[in-house]
Amino acid sequence: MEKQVDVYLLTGFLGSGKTTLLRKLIEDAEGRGLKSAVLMNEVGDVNLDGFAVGEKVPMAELLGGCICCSVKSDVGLELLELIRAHRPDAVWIESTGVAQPLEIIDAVSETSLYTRLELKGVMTVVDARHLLDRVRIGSGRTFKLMKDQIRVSSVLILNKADLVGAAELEELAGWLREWNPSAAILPTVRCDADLTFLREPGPEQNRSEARGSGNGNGSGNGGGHESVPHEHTQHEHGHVHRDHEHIHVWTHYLNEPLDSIRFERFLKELPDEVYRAKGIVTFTDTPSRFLFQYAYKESDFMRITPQRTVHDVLVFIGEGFSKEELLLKLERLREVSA
Ligand SMILES: Nc1nc2c(ncn2[C@@H]2O[C@H](COP(=O)(O)OP(=O)(O)OP(=O)(O)O)[C@@H](O)[C@H]2O)c(=O)[nH]1
Repeated sequence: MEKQVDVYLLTGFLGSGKTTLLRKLIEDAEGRGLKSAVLMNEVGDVNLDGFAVGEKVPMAELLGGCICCSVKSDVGLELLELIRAHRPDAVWIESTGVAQPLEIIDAVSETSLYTRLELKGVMTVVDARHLLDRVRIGSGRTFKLMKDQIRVSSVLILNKADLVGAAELEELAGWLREWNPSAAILPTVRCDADLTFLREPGPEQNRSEARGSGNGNGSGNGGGHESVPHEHTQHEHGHVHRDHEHIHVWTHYLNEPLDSIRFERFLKELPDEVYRAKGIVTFTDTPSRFLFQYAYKESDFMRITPQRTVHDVLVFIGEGFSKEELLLKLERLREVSA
């Protein structure tokens, strides 16, 4: 009989830490002798997260649209092909930071008609500091989208705990419990969670023990390996889509290297309307190329050695930012870099 493939959905707002979590999950699965495959979706038309994951793991990419809308019909197809081509034990689906998980859950359930798979869980990564700011504002489409991603989750990774105080973290855990009383809540830094909740309960372990085992701090109430309740798949697409179409992406290719100090300053001064930026850059002052990440006012750089041809590129994602303004700043940056 065909072996069953366990499918997990990773969701969470832009830059919350999904790829960071994905790397840990793949490593954990590898440690258990399980083969992973990844279905990756990005709103932009370049897959930069692929670099962060590494090139050993089979990966299918859905680019240029949000997984839950424009490319939704491809999700099932890609998933099926990925499974048939690589026979993995687990497939991790990383959705864009603006996806409504219900659509993807729908597509995955549909695929289970064609191959033996089970949607084992929906993991939502929450950026603690970002959510706190949204709670303080108390309204808005991004806040609503974040709450929707939290509500369908079976495991909530309350990430970037290093960027808020202990009392704030406690407050956030309270909000998460209120919006989703049945999910486990795992506060983390760099998604460093105890992943034992992914293991099926062994013969010596009863189900209730396994449910609580992923927590580590006592604030969650388990359920990480449970299937997503079926009623989650009932919804109207038109209604769902409106929630994230306010998010825009701008992809800009670079033809020459930049000055690293000035580029870092450029990132620091990005307008509030840019929630997320990432890309590949070459600098005038060092021979390496870098994958950079910018999420909610913080940036970091990772040295990369691409095995295939990749272009220097910048991707900006946000709400109502001016491309012209960014272009102007980049041109000034180029002039001083040249
Ligand atoms: N300070 C801090 N930064 C973190 C933490 N976790 C992740 N980051 C950083 O946040 C940035 C975004 O992380 P990713 O894992 O790429 O986020 P993502 O959700 O995959 O992003 P998108 O796919 O663009 O939505 C990176 O620069 C990470 O290094 C954390 O716990 N604390």
